Amino acid sequence: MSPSHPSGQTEKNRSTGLFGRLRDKLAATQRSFTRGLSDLLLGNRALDDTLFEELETLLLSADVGVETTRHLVSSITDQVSRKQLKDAPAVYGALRQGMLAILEPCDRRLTIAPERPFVIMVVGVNGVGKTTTIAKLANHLKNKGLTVTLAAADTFRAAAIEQLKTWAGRLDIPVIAQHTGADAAAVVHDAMNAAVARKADVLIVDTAGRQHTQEGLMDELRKIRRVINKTRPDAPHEVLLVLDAGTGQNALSQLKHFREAVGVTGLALTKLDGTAKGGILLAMARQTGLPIRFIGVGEGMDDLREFNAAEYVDALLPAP
Ligand SMILES: Nc1nc2c(ncn2[C@@H]2O[C@H](COP(=O)(O)OP(=O)(O)OP(=O)(O)O)[C@@H](O)[C@H]2O)c(=O)[nH]1
Repeated sequence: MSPSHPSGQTEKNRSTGLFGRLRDKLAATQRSFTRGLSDLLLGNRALDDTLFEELETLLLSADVGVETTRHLVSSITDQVSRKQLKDAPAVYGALRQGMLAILEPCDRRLTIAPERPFVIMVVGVNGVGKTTTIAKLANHLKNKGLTVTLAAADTFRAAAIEQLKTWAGRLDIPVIAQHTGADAAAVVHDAMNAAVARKADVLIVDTAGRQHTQEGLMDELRKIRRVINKTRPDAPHEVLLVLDAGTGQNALSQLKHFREAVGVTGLALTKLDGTAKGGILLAMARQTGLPIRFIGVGEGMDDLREFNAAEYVDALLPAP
């Protein structure tokens, strides 16, 4: 293969640079999906029904989902019957293009617009990695030279406020909090005023991931959104939904609920390092079209990456 790659990366970068590192992080998906694809498409296999059945099985096992898998495979088999693809490496190329076409529309970075404070409301069910993602995001923004304030509006779960305070302490970032059980909307009201008074660049609002009932949770989130909006009519500027990639297709049903209640504008997919379901991003992208802002690939502060479609596809696919 020539040293230059369709995505503009050199072969060296693919194995040792950004691609290499993301590949390492996606170890579980690599072990099953990527290795399986390598056996299937990088040898001298004939383009027969068995190959396409195995391709379908591999895509499904990586949680690409039934509809998206069908879309990808039927586009490839159509090209094969039109004699546009003659061998397995050509199918590899078509698969890469098909994946890129799905993911690229969702490759839209979170840009911090000039409005101050830029308000990011973070939502998601308990345990998905919401608090950790907020800490990583705050660190990411701080490293860009922005001043960040946090609002501890998950007043339902006892440890949530302490957890956020601990992160804020480590990052040397102010956090606006009250006690467990306090009115979340009141915390957000205080935080909005504090962020304005401090001239903070960004306010990140942590919210509850659980209430006594699902409807109770959605009501609270709607109320928080209204309080933010009352102080700044253009805010929140981003409603970021955090989803655990390991929950696979279930993440899609979570998205539906949050989207209906508070109008999600961006996604963060966490725990991609610990799951073989790295294909869920394709199902997400095709079914929702929402921007995938970040991916979480570990517990460290630097393990939140801005999503890049080409980088992700090349980390999923075996190196040709
Ligand atoms: N391996 C891995 N672990 C992660 C990632 N993101 C978060 N975690 C871990 O997931 C666990 C839950 O994270 P939290 O941030 O506490 O989750 P939460 O959504 O705030 O959940 P609650 O605190 O229960 O509301 C923690 O042990 C995190 O370290 C990730 O990208 N990869």
